[in-house]
Amino acid sequence: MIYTITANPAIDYVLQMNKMDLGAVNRVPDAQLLAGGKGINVSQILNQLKVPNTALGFVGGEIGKILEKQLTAKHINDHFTRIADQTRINVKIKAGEETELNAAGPKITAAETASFFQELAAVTKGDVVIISGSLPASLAKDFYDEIIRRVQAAGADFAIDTTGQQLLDSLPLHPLVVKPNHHELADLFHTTFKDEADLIAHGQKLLALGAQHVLVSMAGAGAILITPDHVYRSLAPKGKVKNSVGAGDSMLAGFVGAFTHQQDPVEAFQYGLACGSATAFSEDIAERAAIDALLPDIQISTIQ
Ligand SMILES: Nc1ncnc2c1ncn2[C@@H]1O[C@H](COP(=O)(O)OP(=O)(O)O)[C@@H](O)[C@H]1O
Ligand SMILES: O=P(O)(O)OC[C@H]1O[C@](O)(COP(=O)(O)O)[C@@H](O)[C@@H]1O
Repeated sequence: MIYTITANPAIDYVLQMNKMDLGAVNRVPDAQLLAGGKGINVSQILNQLKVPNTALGFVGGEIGKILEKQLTAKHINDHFTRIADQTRINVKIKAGEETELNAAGPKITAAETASFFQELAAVTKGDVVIISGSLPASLAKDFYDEIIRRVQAAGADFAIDTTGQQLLDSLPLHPLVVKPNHHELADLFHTTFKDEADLIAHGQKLLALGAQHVLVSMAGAGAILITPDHVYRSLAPKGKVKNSVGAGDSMLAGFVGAFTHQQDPVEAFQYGLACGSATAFSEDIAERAAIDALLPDIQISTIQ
């Protein structure tokens, strides 16, 4: 079983417009409310790949009810902890380029946190727990550390998609995979990359610090996979980008979903790329047919 954790899910309010003028009234021809939150996106792709999974996290209030309805409609096996405060709304403005406004999230009480840990107690040996996204400001800074401690005590593996110090702190605990995008990787080391070799050298530092696999995504330029034995590269397949929100989550889901099936990092990389790009080419998180259509187009080369 794979468990996804979305401590701070959202309703994504996606506004499509030709251009936006700051400080003026803008009319928005196309607006949608979508279930958001990185772990939820991961669960959506795992469902498409028919990989059994359970989604954990916190949900509450009227916005939470909208989210719950969407989770039901998407057949997500949801064991979210219900909370008194309101799930957040994140605003995604697509006006040529994409601007994202991600809110801080709800207040979560000690009793609600304890209920979450009761749900997490279902994790057993051989499971993989995927931890994704930001923490609501009210949760303890070491919330993810506590999850990892419990998951490892149960004999399960974990993957983590977070940034900054939280990501660095998780590395000595040997995550199955970490998936920074190239900007996040550069920010981790307070640098900008001179070239691809420089990027790979920094990705390899995450491996040296403890990650089992490092997946560095580069949006339309594809991705690099670093394993203890090799470095692999693939361009992204070509297509018309409709919505790149959730592309990174989809890539992580494809990688972990395929890896738990065959333990083959190259095949997992291929699925990761197909899922990431299929989501970029879809209005919402990708469906199976779009993923399958891209799989034969993924060309992976061994570069080290
Ligand atoms: N414009 C795009 N064209 C094709 N594939 C894309 C595009 N944007 C994202 N992808 C796919 O999704 C993966 C993850 O995207 P990326 O934007 O790097 O992640 P994140 O959402 O975490 O920033 C990429 O490696 C690629 O496979
Ligand atoms: O938890 P965070 O970092 O605030 O991110 C939440 C946002 O991430 C998303 O899951 C999208 O993630 P990516 O585009 O980075 O893959 C949105 O659906 C959601 O609004």
